[in-house]
Amino acid sequence: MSTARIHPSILSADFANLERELQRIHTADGVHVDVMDNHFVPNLTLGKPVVEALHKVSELPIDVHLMIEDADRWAPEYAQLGVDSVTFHVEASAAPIRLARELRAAGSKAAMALRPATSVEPYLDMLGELDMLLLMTVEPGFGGQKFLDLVLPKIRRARAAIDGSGKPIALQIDGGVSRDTILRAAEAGADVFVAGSAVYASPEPSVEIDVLRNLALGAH
Ligand SMILES: O=C(CO)[C@H](O)[C@H](O)COP(=O)(O)O
Repeated sequence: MSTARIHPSILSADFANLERELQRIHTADGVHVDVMDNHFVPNLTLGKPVVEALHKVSELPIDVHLMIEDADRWAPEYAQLGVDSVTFHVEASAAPIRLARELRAAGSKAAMALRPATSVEPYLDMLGELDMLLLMTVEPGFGGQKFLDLVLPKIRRARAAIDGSGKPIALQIDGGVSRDTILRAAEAGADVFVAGSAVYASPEPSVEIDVLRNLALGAH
């Protein structure tokens, strides 16, 4: 893998000190912001006001991951905040192609996420509408879960399809990324890695990010 980008998830950060927590990950390639609505997933985090505040103080690109129902209604509003990318779940969208086009028209990159049990094959024909595909490697909702190796074949199939498309579509994974798991995910073809607990549990998150990136770059 020639590139490996690390996007720490602030789900594992200290929510009382988010600006300071951004400074602790200054070596990252982006910051992953998990928006949860307590309906699509059984957890509630933050919404537009906090994303807007983070965008104002962050020197890193903001990667918003919406784990919310009715993505068609809400995702464009996040794109209008000026963030780098907005990821919606295909399971929460009635019209993913139209939504991806709306996100790009609003000025953000368009990204689509799949739960671990959602097959990627029905969506391969719409890859060209996306700047990034996110394959969840845990059931969405909580940090600190175990990496699901059963997603590795899906990562390989998505990598083959992306390479075949000839388009610069990023392949992100999220969940259970650590020193123990990142290499096999990179070998399967992922090139953007969301890591929450592995980064923020470290006494030196900025160093841990470099360690994870170097491990991923070791993939052939
Ligand atoms: O989307 C998420 C959970 O739904 C988080 O981004 C993800 O779980 C990161 O946490 P960890 O690295 O601790 O698994």
